[in-house]
Amino acid sequence: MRQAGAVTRPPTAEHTGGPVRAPSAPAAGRVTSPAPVPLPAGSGDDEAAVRTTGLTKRFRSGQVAVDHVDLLVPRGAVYGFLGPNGSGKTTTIRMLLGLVRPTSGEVQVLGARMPEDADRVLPHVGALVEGPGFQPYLSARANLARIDAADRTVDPRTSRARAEAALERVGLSAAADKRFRQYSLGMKQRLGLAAALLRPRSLLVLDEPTNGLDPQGTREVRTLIRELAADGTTVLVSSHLLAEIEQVCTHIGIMSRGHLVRQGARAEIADPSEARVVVTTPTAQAPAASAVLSGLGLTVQRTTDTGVEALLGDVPPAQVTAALVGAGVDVEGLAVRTPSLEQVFVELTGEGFDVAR
Ligand SMILES: Nc1ncnc2c1ncn2[C@@H]1O[C@H](COP(=O)(O)OP(=O)(O)OP(=O)(O)O)[C@@H](O)[C@H]1O
Repeated sequence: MRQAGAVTRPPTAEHTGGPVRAPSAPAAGRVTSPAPVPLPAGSGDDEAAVRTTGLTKRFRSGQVAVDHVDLLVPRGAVYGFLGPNGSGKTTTIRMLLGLVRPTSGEVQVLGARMPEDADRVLPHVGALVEGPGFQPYLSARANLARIDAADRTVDPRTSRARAEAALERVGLSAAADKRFRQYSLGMKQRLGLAAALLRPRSLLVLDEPTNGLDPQGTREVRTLIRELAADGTTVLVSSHLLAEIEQVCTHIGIMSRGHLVRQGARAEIADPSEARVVVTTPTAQAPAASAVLSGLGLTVQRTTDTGVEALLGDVPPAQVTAALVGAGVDVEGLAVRTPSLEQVFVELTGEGFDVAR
């Protein structure tokens, strides 16, 4: 795990982009302090926290991992960056952070150019990106202290308070003295998050933050993302597991085979006007329920032994319930389902079990 703006990372042969260095901008001394000083005037884009134009990465192998991607992450958004394994999410994120140099195209983060302005931008960006970054023989607490010490812009006197607050925020206080190498994958993910949260950030970039977490941990990450967004932090969060993050996203971008195949506000991507109502009834009553729904003008899509599914259209769900009850149908359950983003996702990416490439 690696934290932009928090740790040093030597570029590899492929990763010859701007280095991720210790931050150089001044920062607030306590975790609870206001966000870091804004980027200097003239940093441009007021609307987008991240904007890429024609972003492309061709690896030496010849593979085009990212192909002319125009990403737009509005400020204040929780942007779910989705796509199957190998679709190019991590490579894109690495380019945003200056860890991989694009073959072509442009990247703007918080209104500044990357990787050229990395020194100025990265202190405002917290990142959780897979890879080594922690010392295996140090405890979680000591690892955070080490990362914090590498940040020349924060007050060393408040280092401990920052580390403790970050550990608590990710639920690691009780395990803080355990060595990193004894940590489970989920605990490592949490520590990566803690490192990204050592200081206030304008933008958080989280690459598969729920990887390795149990359902409870996944829920906690979602809650954390919601809290951070409520504080005004823009969050870009990638995942190949749609269901894990779709609930927290205000915006969605879907990657498939290196292309950004869909992007926009959550509501635009899965159209709520296609909401369906699913009525559960005792076996013999499904046809009667179906007739009631048709009578209300709903388009029935499916009738099974145990119920009916129909497109809701503009009809309020309460009217559906009342009509069913009025017609003497025993309603065992009634649920409204907006078209799952999953359907859109599968349609666009053709995702099956196999990795596309
Ligand atoms: N350093 C590299 N050299 C060559 N090919 C690479 C390199 N890094 C990634 N790739 C290839 O680029 C493609 C995109 O990989 P990337 O890691 O960006 O996908 P991803 O969407 O993040 O996948 P996952 O969900 O599995 O993390 C893959 O086919 C991968 O094999």
